[in-house]
Amino acid sequence: MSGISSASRIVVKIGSSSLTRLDGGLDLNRIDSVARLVSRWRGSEREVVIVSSGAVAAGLDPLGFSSKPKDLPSVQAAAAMGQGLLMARWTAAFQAHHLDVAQVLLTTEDVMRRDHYTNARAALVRLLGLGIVPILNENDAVTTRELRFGDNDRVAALIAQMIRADALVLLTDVDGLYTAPPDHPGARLVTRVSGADDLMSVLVTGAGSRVGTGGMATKVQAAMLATASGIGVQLACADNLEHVLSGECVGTWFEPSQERPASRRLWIAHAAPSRGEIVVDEGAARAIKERKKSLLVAGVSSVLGHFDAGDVVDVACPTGLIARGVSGYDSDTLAQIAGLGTPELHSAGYEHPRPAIHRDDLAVLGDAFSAVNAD
Ligand SMILES: Nc1ncnc2c1ncn2[C@@H]1O[C@H](COP(=O)(O)OP(=O)(O)O)[C@@H](O)[C@H]1O
Ligand SMILES: N[C@@H](CCC(=O)OP(=O)(O)O)C(=O)O
Repeated sequence: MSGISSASRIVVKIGSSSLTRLDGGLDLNRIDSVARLVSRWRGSEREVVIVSSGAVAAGLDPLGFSSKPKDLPSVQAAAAMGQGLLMARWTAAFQAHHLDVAQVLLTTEDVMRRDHYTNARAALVRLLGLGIVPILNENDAVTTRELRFGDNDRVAALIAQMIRADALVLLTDVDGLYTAPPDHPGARLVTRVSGADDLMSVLVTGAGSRVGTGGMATKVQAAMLATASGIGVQLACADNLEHVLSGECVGTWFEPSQERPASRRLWIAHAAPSRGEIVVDEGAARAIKERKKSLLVAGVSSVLGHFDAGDVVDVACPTGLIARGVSGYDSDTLAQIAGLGTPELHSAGYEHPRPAIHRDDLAVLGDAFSAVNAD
């Protein structure tokens, strides 16, 4: 059995490739069948958030585009057109099972800024409490090239973290993760991923289907992001949703880590944008990693970039990135006092010197983080 059978709150993400027909239009039967199966699984006790791609794909035909346009304004126009059609169908499909849905369109700001993050979480949790099925997508019609998620796999993982879901289901057009793109001779299905090591010999490509966005690469990154937060991920073909929701191990199961870090640490590690870098010496790196201590100013070797006190920054040692945290000082000040011990800080006029990063504001990054953030 997979972790889905014991879950009470799940996020189900369904990709464009599974929501559109070969001729380009929305696959209405697919939406109906997902709504039917999800409603049945949900019953009266469980909670589901759906992350639905497909807005751009749904808008192509009505706008007379024969394929996904390359320029952003046309993509935005297709998304604006398609999102309404998509929601109309999800609404009707769930209504057939006496469930109401609500549309939530996100921008990166809603996840990157802490106040927006807690605000979005409050809205989602309230919707779930009201017995509604939130249907999420990126707000593609208004996002800029620089400030867009670009892929809903990552959105789904961040949302699963945000609402502390028990499991994440990623539905796509192939059976799961293969050792190489499925059209490669000899590619085999990987049924279980227990950690980053299991991905060493797996070849994924970013190129997806005709309408899909990130290919398998974004799904694997999203799965690693979720599992690092203690959320198990079932990656499966949308055709197999019934089996997935029955708890059968179809597709690829990404095992969750045993830890479930606090929500604030998850936000620091995965959602917040990094504004700069604090380079620390090896003693400080050990104190942070092994003894879970605060980063003291004495352990700071140098400072890169320009940031304010309260910004999230990377923490690196000579061997690489080790943590992320909220800086207690702005970059100019920290660069001036870097390396000073407490007595020297007192002499420099800091009566009660703060740590460079307090341990409550530090997220130590594991191997999964590197897999998640690899390009
Ligand atoms: N190692 C791999 N295993 C499985 N699929 C892969 C792999 N590498 C690349 N792919 C491709 O990723 C595609 C799924 O990604 P995508 O088209 O973006 O789907 P979606 O629209 O569901 O998000 C598959 O159709 C497959 O061709
Ligand atoms: N937000 C976009 C989909 C982005 C995306 O991640 O697509 P996909 O790879 O099909 O899940 C849309 O609704 O068209």
